[in-house]
Amino acid sequence: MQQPTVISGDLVAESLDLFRQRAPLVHCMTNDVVQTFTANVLLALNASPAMVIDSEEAAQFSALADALLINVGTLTGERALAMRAAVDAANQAAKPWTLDPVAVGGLKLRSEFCQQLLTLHPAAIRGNASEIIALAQQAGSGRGVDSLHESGAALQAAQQLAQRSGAIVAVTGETDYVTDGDRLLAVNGGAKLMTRVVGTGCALSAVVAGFAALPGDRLLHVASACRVMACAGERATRQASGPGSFVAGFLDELWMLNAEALI
Ligand SMILES: Nc1ncnc2c1ncn2[C@@H]1O[C@H](COP(=O)(O)OP(=O)(O)OP(=O)(O)O)[C@@H](O)[C@H]1O
Ligand SMILES: Cc1ncsc1CCO
Ligand SMILES: [Mg+2]
Repeated sequence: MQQPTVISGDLVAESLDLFRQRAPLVHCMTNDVVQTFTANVLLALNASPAMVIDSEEAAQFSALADALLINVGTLTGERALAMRAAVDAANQAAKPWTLDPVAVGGLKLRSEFCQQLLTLHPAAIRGNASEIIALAQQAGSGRGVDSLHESGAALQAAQQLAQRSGAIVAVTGETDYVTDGDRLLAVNGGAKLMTRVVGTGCALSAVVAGFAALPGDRLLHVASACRVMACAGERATRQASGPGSFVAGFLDELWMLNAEALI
C-alpha cells in the first residue's frame, strides 16, 4: 500500500460544497444511544436524516433514500433481519450503504452479522482501530465500544478489509486513515474531547454514508467526511469548557464550517 497522503483542504471544501448542495437523504439504522446526535449532525451539514427501522418499511425506504447507514451498536436479532432487508433493497436500487461495526469482535451476534454484511458490497466501512482489526481478522478483540488500539496499528487490517469487501475503509483515531485497498489518505485534526462524548464516531459514519453517495472519487469523499468532522471538533474544542459545551459548539462549527477553515 502507498504511504499516506494528507488530504488537501481544497478537495475537502469542494466535497463539502457538493454535499450541502445535494443535501442527501440518509437512512440511518443506528443504535439507541446516538439517534438524536446523529440526526443533528446530519442536519447541521444540510443533509436529511431519517431513522426508519421496521423491516418492511426499512426495505422500502432504503431504495428511496440516497444512502443507508447500518450501525450495529444496539443490535438485536430482529433488527438484524430488518437491516439485512434494507441492505438487500439498497443494493437492488444501486444505493450505497455504509457499515459501522460497533464493538465487533467479542460478541457473537454482531460479529457473525458483520461478517455476513461484508459479502453484500458495502460502499464504505467506518470504525475505530479495534473494530477494523477485529472485522478484518474475523477474531475477537476489544472490550466494548471504545478502541484499545491506535489507528496506525490498523492500517494493514483496513487494507485487507477494503480489498476483501470492495468498500472504502475509514479507521478513526488521533489520525484517521482512509483506504480503498490501494490508495491511502490520512486525515489529521480532531480533538480528545470527541472521545469524551458518545457518538462522534457513529455520527461520522452517518456523514460518511452521505458523502459516499456523492458522484466522483468515493475515497476522496469519505476522507472529506472525516476531515469535516475532525475540523469541527478541533474548532469546537477551543471554545469548550468540557463535554457538555463541546457538543453544542461542535454542531455550531459543523453548521459554520467553510473553505477558509478547511484550507
Ligand atoms: N485521540 C484523538 N485525538 C483527536 N481526535 C480523535 C481522537 N480519537 C478519535 N478522534 C476523532 O473522534 C471521532 C470519532 O472517532 P473514534 O475513533 O473515537 O470513533 P468511535 O470509537 O467509533 O466513537 P463512538 O463509538 O463513540 O461513536 C473521529 O472524528 C476521530 O478523528
Ligand atoms: C455506548 C454504546 N453502547 C452501545 S452503542 C454505543 C454508542 C457508541 O458506539
Ligand atoms: Mg464506534
